[in-house]
Amino acid sequence: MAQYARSSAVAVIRLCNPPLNALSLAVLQALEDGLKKADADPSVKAVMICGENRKFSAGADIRGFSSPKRHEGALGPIVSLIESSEKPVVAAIEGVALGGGLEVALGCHYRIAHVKAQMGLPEVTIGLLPGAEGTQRLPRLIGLPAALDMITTGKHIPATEALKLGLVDEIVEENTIEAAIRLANKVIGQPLGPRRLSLKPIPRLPNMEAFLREALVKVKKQARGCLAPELCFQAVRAAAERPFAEGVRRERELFQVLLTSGQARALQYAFFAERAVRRWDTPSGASWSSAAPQPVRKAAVIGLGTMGRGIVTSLVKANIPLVALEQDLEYLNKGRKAVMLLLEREAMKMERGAQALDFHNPARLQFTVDFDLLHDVDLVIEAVFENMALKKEIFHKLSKICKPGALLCTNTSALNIDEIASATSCPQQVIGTHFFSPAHVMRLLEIIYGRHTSPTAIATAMQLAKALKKVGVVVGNCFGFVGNRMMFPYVQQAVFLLEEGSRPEAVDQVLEDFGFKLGPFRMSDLAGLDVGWRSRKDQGLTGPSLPAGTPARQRQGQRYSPLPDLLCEQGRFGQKTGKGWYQYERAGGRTATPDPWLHSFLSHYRDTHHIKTRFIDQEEILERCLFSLINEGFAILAEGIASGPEHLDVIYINGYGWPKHRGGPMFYASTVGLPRVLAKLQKYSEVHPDVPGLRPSAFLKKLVAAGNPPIKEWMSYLSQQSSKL
Ligand SMILES: CC(C)(COP(=O)(O)OP(=O)(O)OC[C@H]1O[C@@H](n2cnc3c(N)ncnc32)[C@H](O)[C@@H]1OP(=O)(O)O)[C@@H](O)C(=O)NCCC(=O)NCCSC(=O)C[C@@H](O)CCCCCCCCCCCCC(=O)O
Repeated sequence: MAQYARSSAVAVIRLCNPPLNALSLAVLQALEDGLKKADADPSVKAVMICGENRKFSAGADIRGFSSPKRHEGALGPIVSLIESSEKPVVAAIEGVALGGGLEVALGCHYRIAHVKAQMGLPEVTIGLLPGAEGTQRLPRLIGLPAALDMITTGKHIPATEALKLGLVDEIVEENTIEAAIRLANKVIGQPLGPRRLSLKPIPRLPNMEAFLREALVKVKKQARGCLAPELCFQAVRAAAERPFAEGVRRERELFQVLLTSGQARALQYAFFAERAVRRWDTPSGASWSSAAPQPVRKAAVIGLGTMGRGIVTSLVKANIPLVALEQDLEYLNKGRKAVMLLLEREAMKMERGAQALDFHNPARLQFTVDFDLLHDVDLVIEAVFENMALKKEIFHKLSKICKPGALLCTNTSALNIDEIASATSCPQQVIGTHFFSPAHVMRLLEIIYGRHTSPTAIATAMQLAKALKKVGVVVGNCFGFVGNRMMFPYVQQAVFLLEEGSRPEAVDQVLEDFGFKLGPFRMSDLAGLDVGWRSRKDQGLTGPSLPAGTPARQRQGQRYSPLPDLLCEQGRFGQKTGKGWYQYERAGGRTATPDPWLHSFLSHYRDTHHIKTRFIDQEEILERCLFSLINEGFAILAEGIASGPEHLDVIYINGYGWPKHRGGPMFYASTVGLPRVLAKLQKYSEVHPDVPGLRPSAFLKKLVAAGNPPIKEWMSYLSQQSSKL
C-alpha cells in the first residue's frame, strides 16, 4: 500500500495501489506510518514521496465514498503531518497527481514533476470539493484566480503549465525520482517555514470583493444546477477571507454537505458507468475481453455535409491519415472549405497549433471525388444523408473497392444496419457509428453492431472512439438505436403537451430547469425540424404517401400530432430558416424568442381539432417527458439492445445534454424510485390510452414487483430468453 525504502539520507515513500495509486484507507495508513518512521530515524535527513508505476496518485479511492466508513478527516491531518515535518519532504510527480494526490503534494515542501505529468483537483467533477485542505493551500501557492479556476472546473493541467503557475518547482524530462532525490539532498538543512503553504498569506488582488462577486456569477452560470462548483467557490472564498485553520474547518463542513448529496452519488455513478461501458459485450457472447481491434492506419470519410465535416475534423485531430470524398467537385470544394475552416479553428485552440494537426499535407488529408482512392484504407465512415437506397449503393461500391478486411462504418441515426450490410459481400465488416453533431465536439459515439458484425469490427470501432477521445457505447440494431429511440417518446410527449394547452417556452423551461442544456423545442430548432419530417415522410406517416382519409391526429390507431409537419409545411425548419418553434433574429440566428405567430397558430389548431385546453403544471410536463423516455429505456434493456442501464445513461449524458449530476435517465429513475415511476406512467396511460409510450414496460413492472432492486441488480432480473438478439 506504500513502500518504505532508503536512498542514503533520503527516506523514499512509494504510494502503491495499482493502477493509479488511489488513496484507500490502507494507503493512507501506510503513508502515515512511513512519515512517522522517517521522522523517528535520526539518520533520515529528508523524505521523498512518489507513486508506483510512474503514477503519483489519482486521489482518494472514489469507490470508498459510498461506503459507510468515516473518511472525512482521513487525509487532511496526514497532509498537515507532511507539511509540519522538520525534515524536507519532496513530491516526485509522475503520471497524474489528482485530487487527494495533489493535496498530498501540496503538503510537501517541494514539488518536482515529469514534463508529461498532469495535475488537477477534479473533485468537482464527481460532485465533491478538495477535502484535504487543497482549497486552502492551492490559492496560497498559485493565487486566487488560478486556484479558483482549477478547483471550480476540475481541469487537469500539464506540468509545463503547472511550472508557469508556480504549482511545481521544477520539471524534468528524464528520471523524476532521481531528480527528486537530488533535490531532497540539496535542501537538507534549509529553513522550511517559507515552504509551508499553510503559513503563507494569499497573494492579494487589487479588488478582491469585485473579483469574487464576478467569479461567483460565472461559476453559477456554468454549474446549471450542479451544487459542487458553488461549494468549491465558497471553500476557496474562505481561504481568501479567513485564517488557514478556519478555512480548513469551512472546507470540511462543505465537503460533508457534498459527500452526502445525491448529486455526488450521481456523478460518481457516471464516472464508473463511463468506464464500465468500455467493457462491451453482445448477447451472442462477443466481448472486449476476447476481441482484438485492427489497426487503423488510414481512413476515409464519404460525404462532407455537416456530419462529414465534423468527422473529418475529429480524425485529423486524432492524427489519422485520411481521404475525404464527395460526389462531385462542387460539393467537394464546398466541403473542403468548410473542413479547412473548422481545422483552422481547432488548431488555434491547440497548444502547438496547425503544425500539430498537419492538415495542409495531402499525404495526411486528401480531398477527392474518386472512389478508387479508397482501395487501401483500413476504415471508411460513410456520412451521406439518411437515405437507405443511397447508403446501400455506396456500401455496394465499397465492398468492391476496399481491401479485404476494411471496416465499413455508416454514420446513421436510425437506419437498419443489417439492410445496409446486405448490399455488401462482407456484412461482418459493416457497423454503425452514430456521431453526434457537431461531430468534432460531442463526446458520444454510438456503435451499432448488426446481425453479422464481427467482434473484431466492434473492437476496432471502440478503439477508434478512444483514438478520437470519444466515449464509445456498443448497442444493438433497432430503429433509432438507443439514443434516438428513447428520444422519440420524449419529444412526442412534448408536442402532445402543446396540443393540450402548453407552450414551447413553458415545456423547455421545465426541462432546462431540470438541467438539460436545451429543452426539446429549442433542441429541435437547432437540429432542424426538416430532419424528422423527412423521416416521417419515409415512414409514410405524413406527406403524399399518407392514405387519403387518414385521421389528422391518428396513425395506426395511435395518437399522432401533425404539429411538427404543419410547421415544416410552412417552411419553419428551426434556426436555419429563422423560424421554428421559436422565432430567431435571422435565418441561422441563435437567439430564440417566443413567437406570437406560433401561439395563435396553436390556438387555431386546438380550435380546429376541438381540443379542450387546460393548465398543465410543471410536474406533469417533467413526468410525462422524462418517464416516457425512461419507459422506453426499460424496453430497450429487456430486448437486449443494450447490456445495462449504464449504457443508456452514458449515451444520454454524452450525446443528449442530460445533466450529469442527475446520473443519466435510468439512474434518475432509480433515485425517484421505480414504484413511483410506474404509478405515474399508469396514471398518465389511463388518461391517454392511445399513447403506447406511456404504457409501462413489462420490465419496469417486473422490477417493481421484485421490490425495486438497486440499479446494479436490474439486469439479473432479465431471463436470457427475453433478448430478441
Ligand atoms: C486519472 C485518470 C485521468 C486516468 O484516466 P485513464 O483513462 O488513464 O484510466 P481510467 O480512468 O480508466 O482508470 C483506470 C482504473 O482506475 C480507476 N480509478 C481511477 N481513479 C480512481 C480513483 N480516484 N478512485 C478509484 N478508482 C479510480 C478507474 O475506475 C479504472 O478502473 P475501472 O475498473 O473502473 O476500469 C482518471 O482515472 C480519473 O480522472 N480519475 C479520477 C480522478 C479524481 O477524480 N480524483 C479525485 C478523487 S476524490 C478526492 O481525491 C477527494 C480528496 O480531495 C480528499 C478527500 C478526503 C477524504 C479522504 C478519504 C480517503 C479514503 C477513502 C477510501 C476508503 C475506502 C477504503 O479504503 O476502505
